[in-house]
Amino acid sequence: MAVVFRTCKSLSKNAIFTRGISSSLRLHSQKPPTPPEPLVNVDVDDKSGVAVVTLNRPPVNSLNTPLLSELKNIIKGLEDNKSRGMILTSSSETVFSAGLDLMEMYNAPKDKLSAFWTTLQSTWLALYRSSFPTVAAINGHAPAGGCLLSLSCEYRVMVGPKFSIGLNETQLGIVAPPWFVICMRDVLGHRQTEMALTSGRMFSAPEALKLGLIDAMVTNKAEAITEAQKFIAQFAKIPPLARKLTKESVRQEGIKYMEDNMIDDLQMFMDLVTQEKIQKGIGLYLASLKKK
Ligand SMILES: CC/C=C\C/C=C\C/C=C\CC/C=C/CC(=O)SCCNC(=O)CCNC(=O)[C@H](O)C(C)(C)COP(=O)(O)OP(=O)(O)OC[C@H]1O[C@@H](n2cnc3c(N)ncnc32)[C@H](O)[C@@H]1OP(=O)(O)O
Repeated sequence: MAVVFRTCKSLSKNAIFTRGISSSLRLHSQKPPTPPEPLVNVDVDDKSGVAVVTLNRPPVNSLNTPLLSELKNIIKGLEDNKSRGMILTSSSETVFSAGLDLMEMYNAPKDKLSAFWTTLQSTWLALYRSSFPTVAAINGHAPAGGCLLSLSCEYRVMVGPKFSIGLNETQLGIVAPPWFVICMRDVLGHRQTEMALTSGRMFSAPEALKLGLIDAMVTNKAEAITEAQKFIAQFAKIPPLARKLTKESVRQEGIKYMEDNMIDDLQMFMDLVTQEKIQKGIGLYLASLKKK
């Protein structure tokens, strides 16, 4: 595996000022600080051209603006490099992604809230309409936004049986936006989507497999990656342009919805999430998570 590009910026300072006993400022040279870990890692297999993209924001890969931005840049980089496929997974052993970072939506200034949502919209669109085959190797829990990322891929392999997946927004008192609904309907059909979304139900991996929310269940991450590679290998002989145009055609409802409604969708989000009642609910939910 070769690392093609990293999205972290290395720190350039290699010296710090410290205050001594006499309070004078002195310069001490020291080793360059270790650059921060990237929020998303990408490794491309030289032979197959398939990228493993790993969410890396401990403890639960909650999706904040910087992580979403990095993910979007990586997807764009893969597009530019005519990638043969992408496997999305997590560096955590128990959580694929806890969904949207609730801290981004709690008591946030309007400009930050708006930047967060527009970054989510554009990252989702980049993933959903990507020209290359995409597989989610779901190696942990995948609630809400974690489920959305999985549904936006073409194939889902999940480690089971103990992890769960679903769009649980209604349980939090929030509403899954129409493009979340389209993603689930693409996979489950109208009836099952209505049942799952109105109840905000989370499904265990075996339940998800039975329902068709995931395509395969395996027992560990390595197996998930192998299954994902097998899925992508099927397309080796399919002309990429025909594949890309077909995918766009099949997914045109979601693509068109986002292209035509970005501003209205942002407005709906802002109107809903800034309501006092919703803010109170998010606050209580966050407190309950921290109390666990
Ligand atoms: C018609 C209407 C039209 C349009 C509507 C328009 C707009 C709609 C408006 C809004 C829609 C917004 C959509 C939101 C989708 C989302 O993704 S919301 C996020 C939902 N996520 C969850 O419910 C998951 C919550 N987390 C968990 O269940 C567990 O953490 C999990 C099972 C993932 C892992 O469990 P465990 O390993 O035990 O970890 P902890 O629970 O102990 O968590 C560790 C720390 O992480 C913090 N944390 C967890 N999840 C989040 C999160 N999503 N955001 C921020 N922080 C999170 C947790 O508090 C712990 O923090 P601590 O270490 O204690 O400080």
